[in-house]
Amino acid sequence: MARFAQNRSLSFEAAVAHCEVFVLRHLASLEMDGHHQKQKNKYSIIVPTYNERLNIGLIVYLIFKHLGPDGTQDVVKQLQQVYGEDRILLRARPRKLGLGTAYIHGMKHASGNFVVIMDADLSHHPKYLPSFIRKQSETGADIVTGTRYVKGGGVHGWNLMRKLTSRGANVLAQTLLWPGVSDLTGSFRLYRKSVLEDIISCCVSKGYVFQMEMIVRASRKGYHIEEVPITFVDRVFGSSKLGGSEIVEYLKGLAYLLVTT
Ligand SMILES: Nc1nc2c(ncn2[C@@H]2O[C@H](COP(=O)(O)OP(=O)(O)O[C@H]3O[C@H](CO)[C@@H](O)[C@H](O)[C@@H]3O)[C@@H](O)[C@H]2O)c(=O)[nH]1
Ligand SMILES: [Mg+2]
Repeated sequence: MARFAQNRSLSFEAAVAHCEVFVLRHLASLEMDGHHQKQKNKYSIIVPTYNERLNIGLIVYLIFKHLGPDGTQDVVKQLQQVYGEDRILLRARPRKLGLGTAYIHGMKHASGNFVVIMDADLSHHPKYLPSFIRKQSETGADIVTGTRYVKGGGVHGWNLMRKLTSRGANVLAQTLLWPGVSDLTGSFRLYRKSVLEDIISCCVSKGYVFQMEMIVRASRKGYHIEEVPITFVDRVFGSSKLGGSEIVEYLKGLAYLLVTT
Protein backbone atom coordinates (compact mmCIF):
# COMPACT_ATOMS: atom_id res chain seq x y z
CA MET A 1 0.00 0.00 0.00
CA ALA A 2 1.39 3.38 -0.91
CA ARG A 3 0.36 6.42 1.03
CA PHE A 4 0.37 9.06 -1.64
CA ALA A 5 -0.70 11.85 0.65
CA GLN A 6 2.17 11.16 3.05
CA ASN A 7 4.88 10.78 0.46
CA ARG A 8 4.95 14.14 -1.24
CA SER A 9 8.56 13.87 -2.35
CA LEU A 10 7.61 11.19 -4.89
CA SER A 11 5.96 12.17 -8.12
CA PHE A 12 2.33 11.11 -8.37
CA GLU A 13 3.04 8.38 -10.89
CA ALA A 14 6.00 6.97 -8.96
CA ALA A 15 3.89 6.86 -5.84
CA VAL A 16 1.00 4.90 -7.28
CA ALA A 17 2.24 3.06 -10.34
CA HIS A 18 2.95 -0.26 -8.65
CA CYS A 19 0.39 -0.23 -5.90
CA GLU A 20 -2.83 -2.12 -5.55
CA VAL A 21 -4.46 0.30 -3.14
CA PHE A 22 -3.72 3.86 -2.33
CA VAL A 23 -5.18 6.07 0.31
CA LEU A 24 -6.08 9.71 0.12
CA ARG A 25 -6.46 11.64 3.29
CA HIS A 26 -8.84 14.50 3.73
CA LEU A 27 -9.29 16.64 6.82
CA ALA A 28 -12.62 18.30 7.39
CA SER A 29 -14.26 20.33 10.10
CA LEU A 30 -17.56 19.14 11.49
CA GLU A 31 -20.09 21.31 13.28
CA MET A 32 -21.35 19.45 16.37
CA ASP A 33 -24.74 19.71 18.09
CA GLY A 34 -25.34 23.16 16.68
CA HIS A 35 -23.06 24.64 19.38
CA HIS A 36 -20.44 25.72 16.83
CA GLN A 37 -18.05 23.34 18.48
CA LYS A 38 -15.60 22.34 15.75
CA GLN A 39 -13.96 18.97 15.62
CA LYS A 40 -11.36 17.95 13.04
CA ASN A 41 -12.27 14.63 11.48
CA LYS A 42 -9.97 12.68 9.26
CA TYR A 43 -11.38 10.64 6.38
CA SER A 44 -9.42 7.90 4.64
CA ILE A 45 -10.61 6.91 1.19
CA ILE A 46 -9.46 3.48 0.07
CA VAL A 47 -9.31 3.07 -3.70
CA PRO A 48 -8.42 -0.42 -4.94
CA THR A 49 -6.50 -0.29 -8.23
CA TYR A 50 -5.21 -2.85 -10.67
CA ASN A 51 -4.25 -1.73 -14.17
CA GLU A 52 -6.09 1.59 -13.84
CA ARG A 53 -3.39 3.76 -15.35
CA LEU A 54 -5.82 5.82 -17.44
CA ASN A 55 -8.27 6.39 -14.59
CA ILE A 56 -5.90 7.03 -11.72
CA GLY A 57 -5.25 10.73 -12.38
CA LEU A 58 -8.92 11.44 -12.92
CA ILE A 59 -10.14 9.69 -9.79
CA VAL A 60 -7.67 11.62 -7.59
CA TYR A 61 -8.62 14.86 -9.31
CA LEU A 62 -12.36 14.19 -8.90
CA ILE A 63 -12.05 13.13 -5.25
CA PHE A 64 -10.24 16.32 -4.34
CA LYS A 65 -12.62 18.33 -6.49
CA HIS A 66 -15.61 17.07 -4.55
CA LEU A 67 -13.97 17.38 -1.15
CA GLY A 68 -12.87 20.99 -1.21
CA PRO A 69 -9.65 22.70 -2.32
CA ASP A 70 -8.09 20.75 -5.16
CA GLY A 71 -4.50 20.92 -3.93
CA THR A 72 -3.21 23.23 -6.70
CA GLN A 73 -0.64 24.65 -4.30
CA ASP A 74 0.70 21.20 -3.47
CA VAL A 75 1.09 20.35 -7.15
CA VAL A 76 2.92 23.63 -7.78
CA LYS A 77 5.25 22.84 -4.88
CA GLN A 78 6.07 19.50 -6.51
CA LEU A 79 6.73 21.23 -9.84
CA GLN A 80 9.12 23.56 -8.04
CA GLN A 81 11.18 20.51 -7.10
CA VAL A 82 11.41 19.58 -10.80
CA TYR A 83 11.86 22.97 -12.45
CA GLY A 84 13.48 24.91 -9.60
CA GLU A 85 12.07 27.42 -7.13
CA ASP A 86 13.87 30.19 -9.00
CA ARG A 87 11.81 29.44 -12.14
CA ILE A 88 8.43 28.64 -10.60
CA LEU A 89 7.25 31.06 -7.94
CA LEU A 90 4.19 30.26 -5.84
CA ARG A 91 2.56 33.34 -4.37
CA ALA A 92 -0.55 32.02 -2.67
CA ARG A 93 -3.54 34.00 -1.46
CA PRO A 94 -5.94 32.91 1.29
CA ARG A 95 -9.02 32.37 -0.91
CA LYS A 96 -10.65 33.23 -4.27
CA LEU A 97 -10.33 37.00 -4.49
CA GLY A 98 -11.05 37.68 -8.17
CA LEU A 99 -9.18 37.32 -11.42
CA GLY A 100 -8.19 40.98 -11.75
CA THR A 101 -6.62 41.14 -8.30
CA ALA A 102 -4.80 37.83 -9.03
CA TYR A 103 -3.07 39.57 -11.96
CA ILE A 104 -2.05 42.49 -9.75
CA HIS A 105 -0.74 40.10 -7.11
CA GLY A 106 1.25 38.10 -9.68
CA MET A 107 2.62 41.20 -11.37
CA LYS A 108 4.15 42.43 -8.10
CA HIS A 109 6.34 39.32 -8.09
CA ALA A 110 7.23 39.30 -11.81
CA SER A 111 10.85 40.25 -12.50
CA GLY A 112 10.80 40.24 -16.33
CA ASN A 113 10.63 43.44 -18.40
CA PHE A 114 7.83 41.73 -20.34
CA VAL A 115 4.95 39.86 -18.70
CA VAL A 116 2.64 37.30 -20.31
CA ILE A 117 -0.74 36.58 -18.74
CA MET A 118 -2.48 33.34 -19.71
CA ASP A 119 -5.05 30.92 -18.29
CA ALA A 120 -4.05 27.74 -16.47
CA ASP A 121 -6.65 25.43 -18.04
CA LEU A 122 -4.95 24.98 -21.44
CA SER A 123 -7.46 27.24 -23.17
CA HIS A 124 -4.46 29.39 -24.00
CA HIS A 125 -2.01 27.03 -25.66
CA PRO A 126 1.67 27.75 -24.93
CA LYS A 127 2.43 27.04 -28.62
CA TYR A 128 1.38 30.63 -29.31
CA LEU A 129 4.01 32.15 -27.00
CA PRO A 130 6.68 32.45 -29.73
CA SER A 131 4.26 34.37 -31.98
CA PHE A 132 3.56 36.89 -29.20
CA ILE A 133 7.28 37.39 -28.62
CA ARG A 134 8.04 37.59 -32.35
CA LYS A 135 5.29 40.16 -32.93
CA GLN A 136 6.54 42.31 -30.06
CA SER A 137 10.14 42.28 -31.22
CA GLU A 138 9.18 42.97 -34.86
CA THR A 139 6.89 45.89 -34.05
CA GLY A 140 8.19 47.24 -30.73
CA ALA A 141 4.63 47.01 -29.37
CA ASP A 142 3.77 47.74 -25.74
CA ILE A 143 1.06 45.08 -25.73
CA VAL A 144 0.50 42.06 -27.95
CA THR A 145 -2.98 40.68 -27.44
CA GLY A 146 -4.23 37.30 -28.57
CA THR A 147 -7.40 37.59 -30.63
CA ARG A 148 -10.07 35.04 -31.44
CA TYR A 149 -11.94 37.38 -33.72
CA VAL A 150 -9.69 37.76 -36.78
CA LYS A 151 -8.75 35.37 -39.59
CA GLY A 152 -6.68 32.54 -38.15
CA GLY A 153 -8.21 32.86 -34.68
CA GLY A 154 -11.22 31.10 -33.20
CA VAL A 155 -13.01 29.39 -30.35
CA HIS A 156 -13.54 25.65 -29.84
CA GLY A 157 -15.73 23.87 -27.35
CA TRP A 158 -18.05 26.62 -26.15
CA ASN A 159 -21.81 26.17 -26.26
CA LEU A 160 -23.93 28.64 -28.18
CA MET A 161 -24.80 30.65 -25.07
CA ARG A 162 -21.16 31.19 -24.14
CA LYS A 163 -20.27 32.09 -27.74
CA LEU A 164 -23.09 34.65 -27.85
CA THR A 165 -22.08 36.08 -24.47
CA SER A 166 -18.48 36.57 -25.59
CA ARG A 167 -19.42 37.98 -29.00
CA GLY A 168 -22.09 40.20 -27.44
CA ALA A 169 -19.66 41.52 -24.83
CA ASN A 170 -17.15 42.35 -27.54
CA VAL A 171 -19.59 43.93 -29.97
CA LEU A 172 -21.13 46.04 -27.19
CA ALA A 173 -17.77 47.33 -26.02
CA GLN A 174 -16.57 47.90 -29.61
CA THR A 175 -19.68 49.89 -30.45
CA LEU A 176 -19.59 52.04 -27.33
CA LEU A 177 -15.86 52.52 -26.80
CA TRP A 178 -14.10 52.12 -30.20
CA PRO A 179 -10.78 50.94 -28.76
CA GLY A 180 -9.45 49.59 -32.10
CA VAL A 181 -8.76 46.06 -30.79
CA SER A 182 -10.71 43.07 -32.11
CA ASP A 183 -10.84 40.93 -28.94
CA LEU A 184 -11.49 42.97 -25.82
CA THR A 185 -12.39 40.21 -23.39
CA GLY A 186 -9.62 37.74 -24.16
CA SER A 187 -6.86 37.54 -21.60
CA PHE A 188 -3.94 35.90 -23.42
CA ARG A 189 -1.62 38.89 -23.69
CA LEU A 190 1.99 40.02 -23.55
CA TYR A 191 2.66 43.35 -21.84
CA ARG A 192 5.70 45.54 -21.43
CA LYS A 193 6.03 45.42 -17.64
CA SER A 194 6.12 49.21 -17.20
CA VAL A 195 2.96 49.53 -19.34
CA LEU A 196 1.19 46.80 -17.39
CA GLU A 197 2.04 48.59 -14.14
CA ASP A 198 0.76 51.87 -15.53
CA ILE A 199 -2.58 50.56 -16.81
CA ILE A 200 -3.18 48.33 -13.79
CA SER A 201 -2.79 51.37 -11.53
CA CYS A 202 -5.69 53.04 -13.42
CA CYS A 203 -8.00 50.01 -13.44
CA VAL A 204 -10.79 49.74 -10.91
CA SER A 205 -12.42 46.39 -11.72
CA LYS A 206 -11.71 43.16 -9.85
CA GLY A 207 -13.15 40.28 -11.91
CA TYR A 208 -13.24 39.21 -15.56
CA VAL A 209 -14.16 42.71 -16.79
CA PHE A 210 -10.56 43.57 -15.97
CA GLN A 211 -9.41 42.29 -19.40
CA MET A 212 -11.65 44.75 -21.20
CA GLU A 213 -10.83 47.64 -18.89
CA MET A 214 -7.08 47.06 -19.30
CA ILE A 215 -7.10 47.09 -23.10
CA VAL A 216 -9.50 50.04 -23.34
CA ARG A 217 -7.38 52.10 -20.95
CA ALA A 218 -4.20 51.10 -22.80
CA SER A 219 -5.76 52.19 -26.08
CA ARG A 220 -6.93 55.50 -24.60
CA LYS A 221 -3.43 56.15 -23.28
CA GLY A 222 -2.05 55.70 -26.79
CA TYR A 223 0.01 52.60 -26.13
CA HIS A 224 1.10 50.60 -29.18
CA ILE A 225 -1.10 47.47 -29.31
CA GLU A 226 -0.61 44.61 -31.77
CA GLU A 227 -2.66 41.44 -32.22
CA VAL A 228 -1.88 37.80 -32.97
CA PRO A 229 -4.59 35.26 -33.85
CA ILE A 230 -5.16 32.52 -31.29
CA THR A 231 -7.63 29.68 -31.03
CA PHE A 232 -9.21 29.42 -27.60
CA VAL A 233 -10.07 25.81 -26.75
CA ASP A 234 -12.44 25.32 -23.84
CA ARG A 235 -11.03 23.48 -20.86
CA VAL A 236 -11.22 19.67 -20.62
CA PHE A 237 -10.96 19.48 -16.81
CA GLY A 238 -12.80 21.57 -14.24
CA SER A 239 -15.26 24.31 -14.93
CA SER A 240 -15.19 27.99 -15.73
CA LYS A 241 -15.23 30.36 -12.77
CA LEU A 242 -17.15 32.92 -14.79
CA GLY A 243 -20.60 33.28 -13.21
CA GLY A 244 -23.65 35.44 -13.87
CA SER A 245 -22.37 38.09 -11.47
CA GLU A 246 -19.37 38.62 -13.78
CA ILE A 247 -21.74 39.57 -16.61
CA VAL A 248 -23.37 42.18 -14.39
CA GLU A 249 -19.91 43.45 -13.40
CA TYR A 250 -18.98 43.62 -17.10
CA LEU A 251 -21.97 45.82 -17.90
CA LYS A 252 -21.22 48.06 -14.94
CA GLY A 253 -17.57 48.28 -16.02
CA LEU A 254 -18.61 49.18 -19.56
CA ALA A 255 -20.85 51.99 -18.32
CA TYR A 256 -18.06 53.25 -16.05
CA LEU A 257 -15.55 53.32 -18.92
CA LEU A 258 -18.06 55.06 -21.16
CA VAL A 259 -18.42 57.85 -18.62
CA THR A 260 -14.80 58.12 -17.48
CA THR A 261 -12.68 57.60 -20.61
N1 LIG B 1 -6.08 33.37 -8.58
C1 LIG B 1 -7.28 33.38 -9.18
N2 LIG B 1 -7.41 32.80 -10.39
C2 LIG B 1 -8.63 32.81 -10.96
C3 LIG B 1 -9.75 33.42 -10.35
N3 LIG B 1 -10.82 33.26 -11.18
C4 LIG B 1 -10.36 32.58 -12.26
N4 LIG B 1 -9.06 32.30 -12.13
C5 LIG B 1 -8.17 31.60 -13.09
O1 LIG B 1 -8.22 32.37 -14.29
C6 LIG B 1 -8.16 31.51 -15.44
C7 LIG B 1 -9.42 31.73 -16.33
O2 LIG B 1 -10.57 31.32 -15.59
P1 LIG B 1 -11.74 30.46 -16.26
O3 LIG B 1 -12.80 30.32 -15.23
O4 LIG B 1 -11.21 29.25 -16.92
O5 LIG B 1 -12.24 31.50 -17.36
P2 LIG B 1 -13.05 31.20 -18.70
O6 LIG B 1 -14.51 31.10 -18.39
O7 LIG B 1 -12.43 30.11 -19.45
O8 LIG B 1 -12.85 32.59 -19.46
C8 LIG B 1 -11.73 32.84 -20.29
O9 LIG B 1 -12.14 33.52 -21.45
C9 LIG B 1 -12.69 34.82 -21.23
C10 LIG B 1 -12.94 35.45 -22.55
O10 LIG B 1 -14.03 34.98 -23.20
C11 LIG B 1 -11.71 35.71 -20.50
O11 LIG B 1 -12.32 36.96 -20.22
C12 LIG B 1 -11.26 35.07 -19.23
O12 LIG B 1 -10.23 35.85 -18.62
C13 LIG B 1 -10.71 33.68 -19.52
O13 LIG B 1 -9.54 33.82 -20.32
C14 LIG B 1 -8.04 30.09 -14.92
O14 LIG B 1 -6.68 29.74 -14.94
C15 LIG B 1 -8.63 30.20 -13.49
O15 LIG B 1 -8.10 29.21 -12.62
C16 LIG B 1 -9.59 34.03 -9.07
O16 LIG B 1 -10.50 34.58 -8.45
N5 LIG B 1 -8.33 33.98 -8.53
MG1 LIG C 1 -11.13 28.68 -18.86
